[in-house]
Amino acid sequence: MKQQDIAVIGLAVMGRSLALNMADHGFAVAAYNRSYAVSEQMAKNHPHPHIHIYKELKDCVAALKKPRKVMLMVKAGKAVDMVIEQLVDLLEEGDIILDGGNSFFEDTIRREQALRKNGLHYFGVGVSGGEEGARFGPSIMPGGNKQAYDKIRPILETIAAKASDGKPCCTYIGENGAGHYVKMVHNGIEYADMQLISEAYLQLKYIGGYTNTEIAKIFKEWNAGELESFLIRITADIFLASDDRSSQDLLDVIADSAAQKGTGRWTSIEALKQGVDVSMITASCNARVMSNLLAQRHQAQILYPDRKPLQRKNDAFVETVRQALYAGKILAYAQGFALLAHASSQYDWQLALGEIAAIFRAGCIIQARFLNDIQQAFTKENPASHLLFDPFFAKQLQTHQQALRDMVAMSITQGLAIPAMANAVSYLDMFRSSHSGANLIQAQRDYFGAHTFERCDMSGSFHHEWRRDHE
Ligand SMILES: NC(=O)C1=CN([C@@H]2O[C@H](COP(=O)(O)OP(=O)(O)OC[C@H]3O[C@@H](n4cnc5c(N)ncnc54)[C@H](OP(=O)(O)O)[C@@H]3O)[C@@H](O)[C@H]2O)C=CC1
Ligand SMILES: O=C(CO)[C@H](O)[C@H](O)COP(=O)(O)O
Repeated sequence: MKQQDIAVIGLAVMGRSLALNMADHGFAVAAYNRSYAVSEQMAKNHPHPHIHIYKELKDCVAALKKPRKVMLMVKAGKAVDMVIEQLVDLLEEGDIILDGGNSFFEDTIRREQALRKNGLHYFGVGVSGGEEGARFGPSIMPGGNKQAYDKIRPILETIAAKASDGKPCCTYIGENGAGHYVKMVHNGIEYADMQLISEAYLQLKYIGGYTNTEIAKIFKEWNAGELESFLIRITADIFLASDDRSSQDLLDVIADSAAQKGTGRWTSIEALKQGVDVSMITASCNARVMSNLLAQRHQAQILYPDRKPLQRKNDAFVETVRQALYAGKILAYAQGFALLAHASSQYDWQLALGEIAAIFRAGCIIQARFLNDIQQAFTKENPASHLLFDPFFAKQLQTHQQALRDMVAMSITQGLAIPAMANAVSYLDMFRSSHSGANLIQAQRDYFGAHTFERCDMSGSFHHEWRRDHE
């Protein structure tokens, strides 16, 4: 039998879709899933002449061309270690394992180091785009050994989404955990973007008094302008879906409580460790946590009732929400890219921020028209140190920030929960303000703990006997 180009291990929604994507592009794919029933289901529902399914992992690996390429699409965490353990005995020096799941980047660093000792190359490959992206072209973020990358590059670039300029949404990110790090931050931005959109929905519904059908039309119009993105497009569709089990709009019968698998939380924890402010991402994680307290929220609503919707139904109001959302979105992506910039030097990855923005332009969940502008901002000869210093984005925020402030003020007065937008304003004000109040914090620390303080007018550390003045 013809030798296979690559193996895909794990045939749930992502693995199955990626295998079919590879096969559609002419690659011979060896496919394996721990539970054989899942493989059989795939063979029945998605037969493909370029996909060969194996019942045993050893037979799947033995069918591969050398150097063997094995892509894992299994549940992140322990499952990845368990599959690697089985693979190690089946592979030989120079073979390559790619982990396409949402693995934690520190696990990827550990696995890469361990497998290097066996002469195996290990790539942490961020894959974004959900089922549709994996099937027809995801955004791909590979991290691992640079020399070995050339061996997997043809497959990854071929199956990746293509941006409007025809470039594949796949680029070598950096050594060891760099690819999974970038995917983690991508997901952090995804959390903030989704939270901002749901806050704009609340504003249109509970301040504007718009119906789902009207909001769908508004989102469709927004998607024709500077807000154009995958998330705005699918959200417009969501407002129009009707429930199969009742006569209601589907959105209105979906529980007001959202789960999370952990990548947003990892981004937030990592940013705290790095000393980078990603408050909008953290706020979005917390929003999901609070959303889960349904019983408590219902109880609290009796004590602190909702206010009556304001019925501010007019075009000017909708435009204010649109501008607020756009300003919030700029700030969320700016926070994510600031974390990447910091991590780049911290982990010695030399992350090319412009290239990363370029591969986010299509295929992934956070794809958006303005990623073209982010790409340009970071690929200039002298790029700004932070997105908010780039002249294009500075101008955008100068013109849109008032709308963000107005919507935050209006929502707070109305009692609407808008944590992402509120943190967006605070971030902007901390970023731009010459008065952060930290002089007082220095004084307090020195007062209670003799932590010393720095002065504006001379260098060095100083201490004051604060109690002396009050004895
Ligand atoms: N779903 C999505 O939209 C996206 C998912 N991802 C990531 O891609 C990866 C795959 O995701 P998805 O397709 O949703 O599937 P899941 O994350 O639900 O994982 C299911 C797969 O993992 C396998 N698996 C679980 N435990 C083991 C084990 N101990 N040994 C061997 N195989 C095991 C399952 O095999 P079995 O059938 O035998 O249980 C199945 O093939 C995950 O890391 C996910 O986070 C990335 C981007 C988007
Ligand atoms: O990686 C993804 C998209 O890029 C996944 O859809 C991600 O798992 C979604 O995260 P969560 O379940 O925490 O909302």
